[in-house]
Amino acid sequence: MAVFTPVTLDDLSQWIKQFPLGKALALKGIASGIENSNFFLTTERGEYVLTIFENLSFEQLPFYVQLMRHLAERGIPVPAPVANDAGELVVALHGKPAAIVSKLDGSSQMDPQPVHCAEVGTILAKMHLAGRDFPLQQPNLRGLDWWVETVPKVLPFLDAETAALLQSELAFQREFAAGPTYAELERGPVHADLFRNNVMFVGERLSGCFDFYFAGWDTWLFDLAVTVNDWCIDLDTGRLDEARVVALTRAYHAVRQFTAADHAAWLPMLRAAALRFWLSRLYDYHRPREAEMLTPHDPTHFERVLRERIARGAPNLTA
Ligand SMILES: Nc1ncnc2c1ncn2[C@@H]1O[C@H](COP(=O)(O)OP(=O)(O)O)[C@@H](O)[C@H]1O
Ligand SMILES: N[C@@H](CCOP(=O)(O)O)C(=O)O
Repeated sequence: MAVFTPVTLDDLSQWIKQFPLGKALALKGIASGIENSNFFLTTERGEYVLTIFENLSFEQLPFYVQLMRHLAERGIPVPAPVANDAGELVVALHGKPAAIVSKLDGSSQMDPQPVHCAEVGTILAKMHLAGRDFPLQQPNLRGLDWWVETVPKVLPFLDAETAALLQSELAFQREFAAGPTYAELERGPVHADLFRNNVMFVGERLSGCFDFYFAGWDTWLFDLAVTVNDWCIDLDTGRLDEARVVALTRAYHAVRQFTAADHAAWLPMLRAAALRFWLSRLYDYHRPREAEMLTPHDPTHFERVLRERIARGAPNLTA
């Protein structure tokens, strides 16, 4: 992540006392990511990640941190939030909400092979099932309502042909979301941003997934589509790689079987997932926020992905 809110070790010397972590020994801003301010934090008790939330409010945050705790308690390898002496998981730092979570082992696999995709498919399905009894509800804040609100804000920056594509895809998604197939899809708390850079591997074994701050209540299939659109494509063309799609979706299906509605909605959801990230990248690109170390993501990548899905479709869910 970029650093929007700078923090020094000095700033932490008093603040850290409310956590059972001893003294803060080292703090290092993390350059990757685009949403929050993140730091690797070394304390007398070990290695952690400190996040200052730039957009999410104190009211919205319990959903994310409680979801991480819920999943961790059910054996899903996700960062565990650390509570302060009052039992709070989110506390103010420089006037903004902040949390400390455990640091995961491993590193990102940015050149995934079918074996890695299978690991991701398995963990995603397990996460969906483990979320079934999660008691809190919060919508996906980057879902259809946000698309409807945001498309007009980016249209002035686009040429006529690109603007027409954005508008027609939004119209297609609104119609699909109002129909019977979409209504039948199973739903629950989903990660909604399980990209390569949000999963850790030690060798070929998945050691954890993180960055739950786009999570929300949505269809499980949308979450799968977001994941496939990143893990199973050629990054230059946006084209799906069948071997990786099959590995990921088969592994998912082995844990949570696809329904008839899933099969029918697969291509529309791949398109929805492409639209979601095209739009957020357009918005971030044309309306950037002030930040140190911020590298905006390229919106044209997901425009290509969307054009690919429309033109070429996708392999069936379980080939
Ligand atoms: N719990 C964690 N354990 C290990 N590394 C982490 C953890 N959380 C974040 N990171 C590191 O910080 C980077 C940025 O975090 P991320 O959550 O993607 O930022 P953002 O909130 O901006 O999306 C990640 O790419 C990863 O290297
Ligand atoms: N994955 C999204 C945006 C969020 O970035 P992250 O670094 O927080 O995962 C994208 O690629 O646009």
